[in-house]
Amino acid sequence: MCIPEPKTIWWDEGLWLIDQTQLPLKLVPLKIESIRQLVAAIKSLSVRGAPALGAAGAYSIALAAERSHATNAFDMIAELEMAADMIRNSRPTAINLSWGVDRALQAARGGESTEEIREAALRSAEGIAEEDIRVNRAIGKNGAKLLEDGDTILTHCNAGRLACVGWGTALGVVRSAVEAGKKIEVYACETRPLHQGSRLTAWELAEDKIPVTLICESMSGSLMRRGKIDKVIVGADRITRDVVFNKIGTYNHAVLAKHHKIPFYVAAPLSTFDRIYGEEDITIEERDPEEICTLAGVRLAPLGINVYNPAFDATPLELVSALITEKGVFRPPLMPPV
Ligand SMILES: CSC[C@@H](O)[C@@H](O)C(=O)COP(=O)(O)O
Repeated sequence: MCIPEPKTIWWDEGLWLIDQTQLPLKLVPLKIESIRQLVAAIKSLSVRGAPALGAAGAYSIALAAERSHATNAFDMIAELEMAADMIRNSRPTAINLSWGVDRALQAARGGESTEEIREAALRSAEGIAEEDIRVNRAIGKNGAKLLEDGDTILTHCNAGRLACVGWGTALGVVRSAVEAGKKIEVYACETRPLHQGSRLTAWELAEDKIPVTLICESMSGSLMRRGKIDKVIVGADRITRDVVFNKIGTYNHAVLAKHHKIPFYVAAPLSTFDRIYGEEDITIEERDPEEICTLAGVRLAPLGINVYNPAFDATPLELVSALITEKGVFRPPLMPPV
């Protein structure tokens, strides 16, 4: 089975992305004209998922350079640094966002004229985008060896091609296993409150004709108890020395998987590893209460109710059976080399 590879974010005389807020009803490209618009697109999750945010971060520097009216390299770099700060601060948890920004900014700093800076920033961003697909293919290949023909996988949120430039991390593993001829089925958790599972994962897998069944996340324990799940595979927003940060609800699945002796795998590129900080140093993004209080414009909760709406949770590494990376599979406490 050969699966096509459309991109989530790309440059074509300007920056484009698939507007993920429109899925699954509409697959529409969105042209990004300014850093302010890109910040809004990141905050509203038009572009989301750690590796896609990495590419968005890098392209933000190319965009800022393209839009700059600076007449000398010094002023242009100062403008790029301001854009970089705005982008880095737009979502705090996924490490790839600042990783992409910093890589492109570093490349831009090597330019001696405004033209060289523009070229270097765009070259760096295009390189990161291409590298993302190569890396995800390698993650897929490494992870596919852990899946057996006939396996049923549980996944949470969307760690598919929409969360990356292409192919996907957790869903990349599924895709690679299917490409290798294995029959794999997936349970996709809807992923409250923003439904990346039902809107994106279910859509992606259905597009690829990979059998997918949508569930609410509260159903995973019951399915595990009944022997319906062989493995759990999720992506990650940041992996520190002690925990995996991923979409809120991931920790629940990890605890349940441990209890039911089901392997719990995390698939992520090396760019998602944070070699400096630990759990206590990382800010978990808290989002607008309205995301929980309303659904498609319908009010689901009393006005003024207290709400707790973190976007991510932390899963201790002792609950993780293996980290699947482009450099191989690592069983914690073993970590991939820098
Ligand atoms: C390969 S994507 C890994 C993670 O970024 C993904 O699982 C996730 O939690 C995304 O959250 P989101 O809030 O949609 O950006």
